[in-house]
Amino acid sequence: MAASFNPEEARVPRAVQMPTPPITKFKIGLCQLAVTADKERNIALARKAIEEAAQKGAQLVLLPEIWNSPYSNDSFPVYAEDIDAGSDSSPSTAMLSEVARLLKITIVGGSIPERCLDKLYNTCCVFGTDGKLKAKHRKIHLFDIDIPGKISFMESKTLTAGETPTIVDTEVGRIGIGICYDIQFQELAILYAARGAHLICYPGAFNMTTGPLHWELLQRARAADNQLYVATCSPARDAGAGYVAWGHSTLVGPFGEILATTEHEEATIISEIDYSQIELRRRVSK
Ligand SMILES: NC(=O)CC(=O)C(=O)O
Repeated sequence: MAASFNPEEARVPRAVQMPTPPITKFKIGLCQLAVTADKERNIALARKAIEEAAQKGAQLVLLPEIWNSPYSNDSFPVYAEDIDAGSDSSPSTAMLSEVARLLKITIVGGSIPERCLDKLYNTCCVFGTDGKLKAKHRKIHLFDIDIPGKISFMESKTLTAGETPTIVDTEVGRIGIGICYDIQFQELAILYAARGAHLICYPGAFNMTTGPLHWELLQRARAADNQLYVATCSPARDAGAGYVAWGHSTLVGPFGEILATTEHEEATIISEIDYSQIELRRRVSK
């Protein structure tokens, strides 16, 4: 006999205890940057984009995955910085820290290749309004893909996987961090929601094969499943690069709705986050 299914018994309450955010409404800036082989130029460009976003009212700025270096296994060891060894060893994060402090904004600093002892990681740093490093997330799920005739890329050739989820209390709420392929793993987003995240930020560089299929789908799924905000930020597309990024940085609301997005060129999106929408969505769908 088939087991009977009682949806009431199976129902798991989705609304979890969420801390009261320090701010309800604010603007986020997503800086879709044109990344080149010139690291100094990449840093200068990122700084300019952050400053412009702040000028337009952004209190939180998100950068792309691997914004200071080309996205390639040859480049990761060359562009990698020792983040823990201080500002002289990490010009990219020194810039982020300084600009966060001067502009009094929170920065989720995309990701850069990080060198730590004999290992390399794909790492996102979060800076508070005082310029202090609040959190460091090392990409947990490395991106190894081989679709014959389409795309082959093996991050695990050079990078080591991070081991821990990262959730951080900031001046603009509780934020969970994932990097690109981390978005494919719903359990990470569920964990962040269970720990009271208001927003999950995913710096990411999807590609011309998976981008059109999965980029928007996954962001909307993570947001709608967990009834929270999801923000993504990609490098701008460079058709001549070894790895061609999809672009389309996006902000998704807790109903799975796209609040702001862009095409593939260099651009900064400014959009409003309103955390009262989370409570509203959770109330109506309980
Ligand atoms: N680049 C990534 O980490 C992920 C990606 O492009 C994909 O999942 O597709």
